Amino acid sequence: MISYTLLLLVTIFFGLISVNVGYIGRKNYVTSAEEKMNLLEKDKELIILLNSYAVELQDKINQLQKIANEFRASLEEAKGREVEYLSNPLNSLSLLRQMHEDWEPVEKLIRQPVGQGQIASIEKLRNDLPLQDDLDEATHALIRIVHSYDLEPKDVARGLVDGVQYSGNLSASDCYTLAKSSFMAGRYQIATKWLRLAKNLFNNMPRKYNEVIGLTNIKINLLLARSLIANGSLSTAREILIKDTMFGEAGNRLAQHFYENPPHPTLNLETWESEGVFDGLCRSVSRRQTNESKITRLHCRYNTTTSPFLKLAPFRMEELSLDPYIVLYHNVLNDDDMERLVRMSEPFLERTTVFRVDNRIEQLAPSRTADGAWIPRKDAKPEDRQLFRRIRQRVGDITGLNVHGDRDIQFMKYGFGGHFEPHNDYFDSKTSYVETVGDRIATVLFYLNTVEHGGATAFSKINLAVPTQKGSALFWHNLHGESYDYDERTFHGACPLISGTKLVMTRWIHELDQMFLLPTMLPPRSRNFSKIFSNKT
Ligand SMILES: O=C(O)CCC(=O)C(=O)O
Ligand SMILES: [Fe+2]
Repeated sequence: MISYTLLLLVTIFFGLISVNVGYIGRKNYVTSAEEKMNLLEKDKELIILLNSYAVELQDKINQLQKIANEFRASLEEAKGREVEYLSNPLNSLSLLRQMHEDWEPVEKLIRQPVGQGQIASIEKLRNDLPLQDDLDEATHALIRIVHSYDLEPKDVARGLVDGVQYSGNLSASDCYTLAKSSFMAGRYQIATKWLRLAKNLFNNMPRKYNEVIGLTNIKINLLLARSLIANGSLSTAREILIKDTMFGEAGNRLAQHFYENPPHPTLNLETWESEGVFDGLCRSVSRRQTNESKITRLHCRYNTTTSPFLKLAPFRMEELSLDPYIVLYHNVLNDDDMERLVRMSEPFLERTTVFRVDNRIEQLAPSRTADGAWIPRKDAKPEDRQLFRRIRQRVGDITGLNVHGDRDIQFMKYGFGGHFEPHNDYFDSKTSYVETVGDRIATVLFYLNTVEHGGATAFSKINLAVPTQKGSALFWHNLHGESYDYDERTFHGACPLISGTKLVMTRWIHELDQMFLLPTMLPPRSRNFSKIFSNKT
């Protein structure tokens, strides 16, 4: 009992505060450019091995063919005049000798294994290739992009993503994989679209290639029929199955069977309640070149007032919303600062997880897909600490709030499809962390790079989308200024990233640090928490 309570407390504390514990050692092929490069290198290596195996095999084939031709030559000579041929003592000896002596080495040659070295190397390399989880992550990321940006599979398959033409296209197997996951998630309409594409692409591929890879027309037709039926198109599904030579008339019964046994979604890709609004906001500022005109700016001015320092070095600020107050400060960090932050975080990046209220464990969740690291580390170099002191000072200057210690600072890196489902940054729960420092009164989100496509921060309850801008910091209060009640309008999330990576650093500012600055500290301390546990970061 004691140990369970202890374990629970430890889990809750570390669970809520440092969410990015698990999945140590697993590579992240989605966020890490380095891992993707490694993968490309391995792909090259494997192709070289396959080619060298094929050359070795071809050598052996050539050798065997030469021997066969040689043997055949004597037979050709004897053809039609066998008696005469064999009456010649030279030919008789030759035949006897060959039959007695030559077949054994030939058999030996046939049995000799080919390309063992290459096979062993391929096997070794394969141990280090992406696993099903990795593929799932990439598949779900692409499904998320298609869903959030309302894209058509046929466009995506030929590289046209949200108005941008990328090089490259999807294969029949890629489309089939996307269809399978969509089907498992209960998204039958989109699964149908992926399968129709898979079918077309499949028919354009060499048959032999498809046979080896394992994708078959039957597989595609079966899933297509099931998706169509789940989507209400029983007759079309029936037609497809009957047309398939494998089923013929039995297709009727099969379609009926699928109809009577509808699929149950087994994959949770989680979509949020305000999905429509949030996705719409994400779409409105998805591309960098169109961002400038889309974002609503109320005021753009220099902040020279919150602290005496700003009189000397004012920050250009854009007030994006007055109530709740949300402001974007420009050029808060310089290139050196940002490079240092990236450098010190990279080695410690791990997948961000969320703490689940229901089973109280840290787990990967489709609602949050990024890598994260809590910084600064305990053993950070003095010059790194110095940078955090400067940042702390700057945050204090621009926000006018007390910023104590270097705690609750998270570096995050998103890869393609990486997103953070809308949430509020406050915990609204009674945890030992909240007891110690209070709730997160405000948030400062630093953009450490400019994303070309996707990845904006969107506030769905106030219709605001903010594209990333390198060096800028987005600031907002999570609690109402007067009452200190939670401000639900600060509900926000990170739109799925479409290309490249997105780097941010979040600095949360705490209630209890404002103790001597804000006299009305009592209400939040006495509030009834609506949740005992939370699934926040
Ligand atoms: O990455 C973003 O745009 C938002 C991040 C965020 O909401 C958070 O870290 O709490
Ligand atoms: Fe947040």
